[in-house]
Amino acid sequence: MDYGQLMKEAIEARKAAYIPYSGFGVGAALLDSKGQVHHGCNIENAAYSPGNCAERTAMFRAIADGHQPGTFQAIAVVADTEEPVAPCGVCRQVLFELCGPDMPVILGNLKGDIRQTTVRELLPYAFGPSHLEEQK
Ligand SMILES: O=c1ccn([C@H]2C[C@H](O)[C@@H](CO)O2)c(=O)[nH]1
Ligand SMILES: [Zn+2]
Repeated sequence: MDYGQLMKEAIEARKAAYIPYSGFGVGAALLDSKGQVHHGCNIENAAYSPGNCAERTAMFRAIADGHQPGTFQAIAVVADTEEPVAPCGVCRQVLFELCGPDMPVILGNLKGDIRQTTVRELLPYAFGPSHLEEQK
């Protein structure tokens, strides 16, 4: 699947966003090793902090369905922003752990602007599982 198609999946995923507080809908589409796509949307909460971003919804959904960390091919993220939307810091940390530094991250907006980056570019000098191994 090409990244344009993956972005279309993210746009579809965004339609399910539960956003009564911010009104800011985000969609994500995570491509697994078999070419299947896992949708994520942001899901907000009246207590605010329990809310979840679209990117983590997609990753957690795929992991919960039995896909192994480090086996994903790419993720596309989209929002109705002037510039292609960028994942928050928490999602960058989870992307690093579950998708690895080299995975492509495709950022988009509803105007059709697309930017391609990687997890490493989004989170340089990342803290990760290897740092905990040093303590064993
Ligand atoms: O990359 C992003 C940035 C923000 N949000 C969500 C969190 C919150 O529900 C709303 C406003 O921050 O957008 C995402 O899902 N992904
Ligand atoms: Zn996030």
